Amino acid sequence: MNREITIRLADVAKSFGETKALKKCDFEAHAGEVHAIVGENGSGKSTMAKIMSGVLHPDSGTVSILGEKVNSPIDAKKIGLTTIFQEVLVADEASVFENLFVGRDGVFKSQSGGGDRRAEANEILTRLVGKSVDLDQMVGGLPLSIKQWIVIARAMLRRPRVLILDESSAALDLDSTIRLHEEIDRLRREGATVLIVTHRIAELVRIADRATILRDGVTVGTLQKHEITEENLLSMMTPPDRRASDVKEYASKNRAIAEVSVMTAKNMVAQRTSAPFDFDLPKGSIVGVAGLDGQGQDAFVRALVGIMRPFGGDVLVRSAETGKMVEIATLEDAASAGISYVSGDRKREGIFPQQSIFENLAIGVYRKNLGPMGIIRKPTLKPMFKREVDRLRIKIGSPSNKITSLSGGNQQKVLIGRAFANDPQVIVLNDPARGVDLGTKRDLYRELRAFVEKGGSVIYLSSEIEEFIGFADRVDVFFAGRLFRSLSGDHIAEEPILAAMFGKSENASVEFDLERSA
Ligand SMILES: Nc1ncnc2c1ncn2[C@@H]1O[C@H](COP(=O)(O)OP(=O)(O)OP(=O)(O)O)[C@@H](O)[C@H]1O
Repeated sequence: MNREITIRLADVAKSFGETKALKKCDFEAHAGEVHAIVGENGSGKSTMAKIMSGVLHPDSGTVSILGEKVNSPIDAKKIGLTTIFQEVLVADEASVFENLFVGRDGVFKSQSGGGDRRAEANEILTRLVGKSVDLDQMVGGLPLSIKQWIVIARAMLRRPRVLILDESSAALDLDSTIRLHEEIDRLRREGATVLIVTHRIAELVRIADRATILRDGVTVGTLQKHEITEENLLSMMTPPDRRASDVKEYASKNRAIAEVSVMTAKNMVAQRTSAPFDFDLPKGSIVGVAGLDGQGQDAFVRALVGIMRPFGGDVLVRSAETGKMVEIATLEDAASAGISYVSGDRKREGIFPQQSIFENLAIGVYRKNLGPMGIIRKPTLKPMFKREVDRLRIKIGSPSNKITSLSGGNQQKVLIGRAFANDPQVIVLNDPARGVDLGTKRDLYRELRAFVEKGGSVIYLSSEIEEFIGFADRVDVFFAGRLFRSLSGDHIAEEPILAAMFGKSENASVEFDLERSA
């Protein structure tokens, strides 16, 4: 293996006002390796990625990338470092081709003359997306998943010597993640250094050659491939006083599923042309919802909470007061029937960026706590706020700071706290653990398990199969726009879930090899 050191950070520190994002960060990466950077939300990973990319300057310490100092993103680009940040950055009013080559010389000339660049762009997009994409269409009208691929393809087309992916796969489904891994592997074989910042442990176990762990702004160590396990990562990421003793205490105990339905959907049509199906949520259970991108599961959960109308069918929920089933047609119906919703797409349907952390968490309970003349009774909300911040270990400064001052994962925790704060009877979560660290995921599972033990009910959509195993009481897998198969008991395992995701019969083995990108 090529052992040339391509990145070296020594004793790097960086503060934002009072917040010490990095206190003592030491790091080394080689050519030809995939190196994961792991740590709790707010431990300093993005800050580290931004320093390496020249976006931020360290307060002290030294940084060397391919033997050079990087003072700006332009410097970084010149020496062959490319970063894919968490946000999907595309120009909506430009074509796919222009987006792919933006900032590169002669883009317009080569577009009119056809040529190698178009062929190259076609080839990489087809590999990444899994089908060809029209290079001349405007990006604005494309779905978010294709926009994300354009950002990734743009980085790959630069043939970087160092590529940093900061949570770039957080929203990708399994099939897409495998295609991304193949591209990463290609770069590794060409001798590039690939750094991945991710909370998806199954993913990094599969692909990383080494992993460096940050805790509270300090590098605590680097694991070799054979040492990268969930338990090792968790124990290095988490301070000793917070390590859970019984890690699976949230587990589904193979409980009998109750007969009483708290929510049902009849003759549901999730996508315009798909077949109708029925769904029920038994009281006191956790039902997982799975599917590859675009199979109708996302539309389904959004219809359940009234964010969008389904193409057919009705959603009913049992009223906590009367015991009768009532219809859900809007988000307001859902809220007044005691249904809370947590979206993983916090930018589009979650946070109020101009509001404080306190307001973002407490917003749903405002109405119930209005005093005379509509004034918010803040003191009555404070204990609730503190309870949610403590139990989800949300890392905040002052509650009155804007929510956007928090790290991505901590913003997501605020949304989860909001769902619990509403004191709901049903919580519907749509890929809630995106960008949330491993310790917090476990805390979330534990809280949800406690919630159903007390009679609540949960619908949990995830793009990561691993999330369901040992946690969900039932997993409903979507394929071709409809609920394709419900799995329970021992069938809640990787193989049967995967088979159903690909629309295969229960006993068929899945053709592609999960390890092929390792
Ligand atoms: N521009 C900024 N202004 C103020 N504080 C900031 C800023 N950027 C980061 N921080 C703070 O620095 C700390 C480290 O944040 P960073 O985004 O590096 O964490 P992270 O490990 O990437 O977290 P996550 O896993 O949630 O993305 C956090 O406490 C965060 O609130």
